[in-house]
Amino acid sequence: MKRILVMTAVAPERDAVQRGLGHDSRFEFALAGVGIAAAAVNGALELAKAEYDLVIIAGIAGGFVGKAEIGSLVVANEIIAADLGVELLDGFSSLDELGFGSTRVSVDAALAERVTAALQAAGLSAQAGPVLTVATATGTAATAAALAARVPGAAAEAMEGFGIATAAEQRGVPVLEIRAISNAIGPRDRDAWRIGDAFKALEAASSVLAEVL
Ligand SMILES: O=C(O)c1cccc(C(=O)CC[C@H]2O[C@@H](n3cnc4c(=O)[nH]cnc43)[C@H](O)[C@@H]2O)c1
Repeated sequence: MKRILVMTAVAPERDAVQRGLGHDSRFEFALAGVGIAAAAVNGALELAKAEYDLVIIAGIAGGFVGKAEIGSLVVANEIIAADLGVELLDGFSSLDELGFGSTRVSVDAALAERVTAALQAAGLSAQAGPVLTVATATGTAATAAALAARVPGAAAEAMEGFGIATAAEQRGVPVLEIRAISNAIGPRDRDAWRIGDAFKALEAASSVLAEVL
């Protein structure tokens, strides 16, 4: 039997996933905390406790306008630390470009496509696409545009994926990141966040996951 670790930043995200999965002993849960540093540390600690076959990073996220609408789902086909680098007078250089390491963790493309197809077949609004990990949630149109230009096709941003995925990669454990969109990425408008809708989408997606994995 497979052993699957599900990591969410906070408890309400975990609860939404648990409601969707129901009682399925293949899945174990751990909190990552909010942000890339907490996520990396907690991911490494959890992965050291047992041999897992898969890590699922799940939670809410911002969606790039025109790419991922509020209430929809994004399955990462790549996990990218989009602000890990240096700011230049005329742009940005990533750690990769500087020769200091990697800002990308690959996911199993076939798995991401299979999960996306299953979500769509269940009638959910879902797509595969790059999911960015940022240290600072975007709050301006200028930053949203800069990130979209830096990572063509970027669908969503959140704050934990790359941390957990790096820990998983170092242990040779595959990752899946599934995000439910709670808000549009851009000028900060807290009143426009639809966290309840995103939790409902996350729960619905999780009920499909139990069948497809
Ligand atoms: O500003 C607030 O009032 C506020 C209230 C609740 C949550 C937040 C967050 O910033 C949550 C961050 C949390 O959720 C993920 N997330 C959701 N949307 C975004 C986004 O647009 N950009 C980055 N991260 C986002 C993230 O993974 C964190 O775990 C604020």
